[in-house]
Amino acid sequence: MMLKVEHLSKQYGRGRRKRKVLHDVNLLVGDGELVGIVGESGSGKSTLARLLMRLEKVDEGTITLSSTGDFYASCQIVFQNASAALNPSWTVRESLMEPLRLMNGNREAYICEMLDKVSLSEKHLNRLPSELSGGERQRVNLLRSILVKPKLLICDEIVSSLDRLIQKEIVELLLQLNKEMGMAILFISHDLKVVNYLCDRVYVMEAGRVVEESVKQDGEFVFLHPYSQRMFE
Ligand SMILES: Nc1ncnc2c1ncn2[C@@H]1O[C@H](COP(=O)(O)OP(=O)(O)OP(=O)(O)O)[C@@H](O)[C@H]1O
Repeated sequence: MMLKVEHLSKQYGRGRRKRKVLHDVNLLVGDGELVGIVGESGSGKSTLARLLMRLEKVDEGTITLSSTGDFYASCQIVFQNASAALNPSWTVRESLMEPLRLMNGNREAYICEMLDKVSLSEKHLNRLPSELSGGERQRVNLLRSILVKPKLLICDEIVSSLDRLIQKEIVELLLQLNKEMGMAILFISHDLKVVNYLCDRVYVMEAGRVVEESVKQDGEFVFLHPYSQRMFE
């Protein structure tokens, strides 16, 4: 098992401005598993992602990552906003070299080999983020996260702002990485089509709660909860 979330709760604000945005969330991601989290805007998906990456403090409950070694090497997160994630004054080369600073051997050759996996090429290496298209930026951002071959990749709305063709490319890449490296993926999205295609198991969130979990059977998710049924209709 890669990731175990138990009884997770989170609130923002104090006193009368207090708002509970996650209520007793429980979830699991197994080794090499493709798991989706879907929910409408405001259901708490991004808050959950931030807690998983320890960017914010947990109020109640626990998050367990079972892995040996460095936490950040075994788990990577990719956020939607690739422009914000990349340093605007660094070239693509510099952005990609940075996570590899501890690597021995020929980093440049490794990067060139991996560029191909996200349909980018060496000609992109000397560019700044501002000289890339949105899709290219997102792919550089994704590549940065997978260079260290994480055991678990958490994706927060990473394809939602991209056109269908690039979405497809990225989803195919994720499936390939899952197959080749056994990388588990927690894919957070409001795009049910993509989740349906990519994931084997899905959690449905409504207003800070996981209201249903479904396992794909014969290529389809079956839902019992009216909220999920409405969402996946
Ligand atoms: N820092 C914060 N302070 C106060 N409230 C917040 C904060 N961050 C998020 N919220 C609130 O928590 C709730 C959940 O937000 P969150 O961003 O996690 O939802 P989401 O499911 O990711 O939505 P979206 O798909 O629109 O990004 C929302 O009602 C939001 O207004």
